[in-house]
Amino acid sequence: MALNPSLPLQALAELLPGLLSQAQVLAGVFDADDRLVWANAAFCEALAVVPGSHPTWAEMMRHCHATQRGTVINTDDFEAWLASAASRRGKLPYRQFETDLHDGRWILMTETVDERGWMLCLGSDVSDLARDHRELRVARDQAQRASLVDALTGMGNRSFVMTQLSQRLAGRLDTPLCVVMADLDHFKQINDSVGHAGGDAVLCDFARLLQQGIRRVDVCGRMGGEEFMAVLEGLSLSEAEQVMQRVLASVRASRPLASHPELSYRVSMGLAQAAPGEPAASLISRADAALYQAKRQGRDRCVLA
Ligand SMILES: Nc1nc2c(ncn2[C@@H]2O[C@H](COP(=O)(O)OP(=O)(O)OP(=O)(O)O)[C@@H](O)[C@H]2O)c(=O)[nH]1
Repeated sequence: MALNPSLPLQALAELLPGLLSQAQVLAGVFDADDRLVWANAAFCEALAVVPGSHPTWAEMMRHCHATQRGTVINTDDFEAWLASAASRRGKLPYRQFETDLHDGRWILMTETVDERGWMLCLGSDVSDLARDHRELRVARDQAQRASLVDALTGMGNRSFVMTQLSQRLAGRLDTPLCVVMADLDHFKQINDSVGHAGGDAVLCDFARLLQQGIRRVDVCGRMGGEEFMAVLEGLSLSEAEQVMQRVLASVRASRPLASHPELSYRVSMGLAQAAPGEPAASLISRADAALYQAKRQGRDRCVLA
């Protein structure tokens, strides 16, 4: 049969689902809300997904953990594992890692994410390949992951969020990009009144609310102490401000400690939009200056640079 070098895109689009359905390779597509919109039989079988169903990635992982099928999840605190993994999932345009399944297979999984947050997952069975160095490779993947995670909150750490910011500043064309610096108010007093462990729980509460308040394509992380940073791409300054006002409202409503049901806390924020060609350091320093203004103006607010 002669090769048709100029197969029209539409013909290719008609061919691909059939080919992918039969493929031994695991293939699945997640939308920007991390819901599985399409998967082939190999993917459904390996990850214990009912064919034709559309669970979110979190629901898939919950199912794997509860039924001990599909992906092996080694943790004694599943909810913390899920929150931590979700906060870093889909933030890189491409990544690959090896993962094991309850049936004993090893899968080399790749994730390709487009600028809207849609993700293509392709996985190959590598059970019989390069067994010798698998432990080493898995340990390397774990160490790489740990170096980007804040141990207390499970969200990304300074290094993670700074790398994300630099990559996004370098890669963007005309898309607006905003940086938020957030700092808990009078946090020393919270530590003094409920103890260090109580203070830790408040930090985790804010990490969760910040994470919940932003979209999957955005990133946030803990810079250290009681300071956090978020990077919002594709939103104007006023849209980013609205997002943060909602986060501040959720903070005001939160009562993070069951042992101190009356305890609430507040957060101050500084928000800056990147000027064309502006380096990360200058952008952060403008957001920091706005945060300082927020503190001076009475805290519990978001000030625009
Ligand atoms: N529980 C807990 N406390 C921390 C952690 N890291 C830093 N802190 C405490 O956070 C407090 C920060 O205090 P300050 O920098 O004085 O700021 P603040 O009391 O929040 O006051 P403003 O920022 O001006 O509103 C210090 O008491 C630190 O010990 C942590 O991981 N856990």
